[in-house]
Amino acid sequence: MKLLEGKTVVVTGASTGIGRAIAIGAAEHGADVAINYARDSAGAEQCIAGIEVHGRRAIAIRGDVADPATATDFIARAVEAFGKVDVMVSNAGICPFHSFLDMPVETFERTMRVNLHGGFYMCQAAARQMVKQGHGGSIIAVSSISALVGGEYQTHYTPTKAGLHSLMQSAAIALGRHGIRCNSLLPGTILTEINKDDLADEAKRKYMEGRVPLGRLGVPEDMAGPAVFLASDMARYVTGAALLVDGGAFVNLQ
Ligand SMILES: NC(=O)C1=CN([C@@H]2O[C@H](COP(=O)(O)OP(=O)(O)OC[C@H]3O[C@@H](n4cnc5c(N)ncnc54)[C@H](OP(=O)(O)O)[C@@H]3O)[C@@H](O)[C@H]2O)C=CC1
Ligand SMILES: C[C@H](O)[C@@H]1OC(=O)[C@H](O)[C@@H]1O
Repeated sequence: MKLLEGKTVVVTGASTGIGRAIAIGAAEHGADVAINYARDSAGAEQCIAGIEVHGRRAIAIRGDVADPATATDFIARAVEAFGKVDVMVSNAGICPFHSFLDMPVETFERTMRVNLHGGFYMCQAAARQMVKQGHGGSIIAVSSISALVGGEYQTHYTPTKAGLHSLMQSAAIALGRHGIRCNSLLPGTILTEINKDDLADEAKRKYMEGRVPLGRLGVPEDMAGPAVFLASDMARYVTGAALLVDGGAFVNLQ
């Protein structure tokens, strides 16, 4: 069964990793897809090819989500190409691991601007378009298990993920009257570029794997099904919720 037939889905940070897997997963379920990315044009092309393989239309638009103008441009160009926006997946993010006591101001501020400010501008721009269209929609912020638990080298990052979850809770209230649902997706540890260096440390990787009751770290494709579900009418009464997709890591105290 195709869950997103006839819908337009927009995904930020989709040149690789979780965003790319969600964009292709949406196409597999019948959606046309517009993707945003920052630098990796070759990766964006691969994502476009992965969407088109499913017979769906795709466009890639380059832009830094930290700049508010990127969000208005992205939505305008998605509407120009496909006529509407039904689903926003705000996924773009960075996690430059760093110790707390000597965190450079620029590292803290850039992480906040990309992850939290960027998520705010993108969700707001999509919501404005959905309100104008008048037939509801679904907004998904890619938050993290890190919204719920800390990380020694993530003191600048985990607040952005908690902030995105909080943004979805408040936006769910602000937008419910328009039939727009707002939810957050909370991935656990997923093998992507963002943690390649961190998990190159064999001991750390083994430790992280050992925390997962399902016995392995995640892969980007593990996020596609949960995102498609939240995007689809199967989740028509789900708003303000957080869907944790972590192989059970969070509940594994002992
Ligand atoms: N991997 C994990 O374990 C987890 C990841 N997450 C979250 O999932 C999201 C995706 O992460 P993941 O796939 O792992 O990471 P990747 O590093 O693999 O991909 C990040 C994507 O975001 C894009 N991006 C980065 N900065 C910007 C920017 N300023 N403007 C626009 N696009 C940007 C990148 O584009 P480009 O390559 O073109 O620069 C790329 O497409 C992030 O928000 C992350 O915090 C949450 C929990 C766990
Ligand atoms: C980048 C990390 O590996 C990843 O990011 C998250 O949000 C997860 O909690 C992991 O720590």
